[in-house]
Amino acid sequence: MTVITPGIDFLLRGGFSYIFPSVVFAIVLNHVSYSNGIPIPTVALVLIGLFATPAYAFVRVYTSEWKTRREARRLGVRLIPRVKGASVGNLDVLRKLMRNSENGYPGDGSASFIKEYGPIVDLHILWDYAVVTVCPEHIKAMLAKDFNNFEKGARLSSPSSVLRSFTEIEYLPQGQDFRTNMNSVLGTGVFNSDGDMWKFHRSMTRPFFSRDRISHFDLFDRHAEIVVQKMRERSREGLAIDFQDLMGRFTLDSATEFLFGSCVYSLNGRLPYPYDKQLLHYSDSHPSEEVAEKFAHAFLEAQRIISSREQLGWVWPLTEIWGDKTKEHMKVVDAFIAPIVKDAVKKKRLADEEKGTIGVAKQQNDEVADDETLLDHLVKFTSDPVVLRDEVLNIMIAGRDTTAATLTVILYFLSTHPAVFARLRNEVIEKVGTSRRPTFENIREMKFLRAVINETLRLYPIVPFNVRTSIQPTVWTSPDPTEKPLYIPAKTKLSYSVMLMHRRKDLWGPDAEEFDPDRFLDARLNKYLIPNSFAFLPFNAGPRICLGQQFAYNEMSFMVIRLLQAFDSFALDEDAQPPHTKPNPAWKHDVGTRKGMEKFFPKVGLTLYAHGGLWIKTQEATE
Ligand code: HEM
Repeated sequence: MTVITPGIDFLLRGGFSYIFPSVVFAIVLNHVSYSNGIPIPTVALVLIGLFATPAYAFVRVYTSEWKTRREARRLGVRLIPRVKGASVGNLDVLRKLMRNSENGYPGDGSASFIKEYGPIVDLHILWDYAVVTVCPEHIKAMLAKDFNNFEKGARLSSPSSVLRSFTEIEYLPQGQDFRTNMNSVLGTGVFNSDGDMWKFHRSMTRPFFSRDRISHFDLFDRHAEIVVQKMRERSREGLAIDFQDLMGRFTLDSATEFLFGSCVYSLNGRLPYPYDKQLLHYSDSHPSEEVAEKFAHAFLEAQRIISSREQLGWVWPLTEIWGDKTKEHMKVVDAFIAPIVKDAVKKKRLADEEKGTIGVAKQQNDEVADDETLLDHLVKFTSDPVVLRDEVLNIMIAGRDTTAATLTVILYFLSTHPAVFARLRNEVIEKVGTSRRPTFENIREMKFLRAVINETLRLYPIVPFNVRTSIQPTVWTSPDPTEKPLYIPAKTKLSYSVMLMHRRKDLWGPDAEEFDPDRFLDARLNKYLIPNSFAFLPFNAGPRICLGQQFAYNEMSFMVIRLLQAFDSFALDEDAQPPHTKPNPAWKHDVGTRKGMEKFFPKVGLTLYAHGGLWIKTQEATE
């Protein structure tokens, strides 16, 4: 059993990375001085040792910068425009970004530099590249055209090349990357791997998502019915409901059922009340579902912790000096999943025995029966319990919050745009009626519904910021065709924001900040999106495009249809919102921007969410 916590590991490695070059330098100097008969005083040796590491780092940064400039000159290209901050190492830029991520409107930090320097900018924090781009052509290069030259995992969150040089060369706190932040929860799966490991996971999982399945509609229907019932109950009490919390439960129950066939029934727990009423959580759920309830709670907590690790960046281990905060929660998660995985493996073995295929090498089997869960599908490829557990958890993380948050923002827009609500409700009633269960064909035919979902994903793509790291040096086209192309050095961290790109007026028109689903239906579609499809990327693109895209459209469409059949109005209840989670009143001064219009506080953890929830009041339909 290991007793090294993430924090102690970080300190040991960090300390070692600082001390190692100093000690080596001091020993060599001491040896040389003695062999030449010129002894160096101990104080001088200590001082030299102390400054050896920063001096070494400085030389490394300086030479690497010099090489980069020389290479760019040789290729006849230029460096990415670099922010000139007011303080050393651009610490003021870092402070601005951190302040904004704590309390600001998402993206404002980078947006201010993009406005000043152009759609690709190097924030250059602590002498290290910190590139942000909002150019479709650059995002296309990373995700599709030059896919093999960019990876996800080597996400160096250390903002400093001083530290980075040691992380790579002295193989020290190498772990402060995306994978490490996630590892204690996700292990290794499709969402959290690169290279051959990613290919293995992707090819094993993809067939499961390759077609629409009736069984998924059965389960959406069961859970959607409980959602509607809970909303009716709350409406009859005359109180608001936190729609975000409700959708988190809806997607958790649906996901656990279709992933491993064992629903956690989080919708059966008691729902939170507005902030000035008593807040109750999960307390009076089905006693028979106790293990499942604990799982749901532990899983949400573990997710919350890895999301705060992402927010804290490379220093997160310092908040876990005394222990890995996810450990206890993951014990509960594993206690729930392990027997389910064991059962699935056993079921498969018995079936193989019956068919006489036991011991026959596992083969790629792309056939997926209609009622198969993801786990049933995966055991055809492997019986390794760790691979199986990691993969289902990866899909759960990738698929649950994203869909719940998008549904939340859809409802926000429907609550604040009555004309859109009325038109969408007409479409629902016309195509499906007031009570019938929607079919795949209905959903395919409902063009306005698809436009509402896409417009929501345009303004609030649930993964608003993402990152890749270059493997080899490369050259990107300049956003300004009159200027030279741009040089991208190897191992450069490249952030991209689809959210900021989705709001660019030159790509979407002068009304880019307005919520207007018609832009996906009228002449603007041909003018803006069709000629430039990489300008809209809520699900990413290329070989790593979201595996659950179709599933998500189906699940969200189904839920929205059921809601619009049951209710004929939604309204935000601003009084129910915890006061500290209301949008900052100063935002209103940004007239004509999304930020200035917003009546909820969007925040970004692993994915985007409504700070403090989305509290709405509903009115039951009378038809
Ligand atoms: C509105 C809903 C959703 C949105 C906006 C969304 C968005 C995304 C995005 C942007 C990525 C790329 C992440 C990256 O490479 O850095 C992604 C990947 C992924 N998504 Fe989704 N997603 C949604 C729903 C789902 C659902 C419902 C599932 C499964 C049930 C799912 C499964 C996955 C998986 C497995 C990946 C990893 C693919 C890979 O790396 O090869 N997603 N999603």
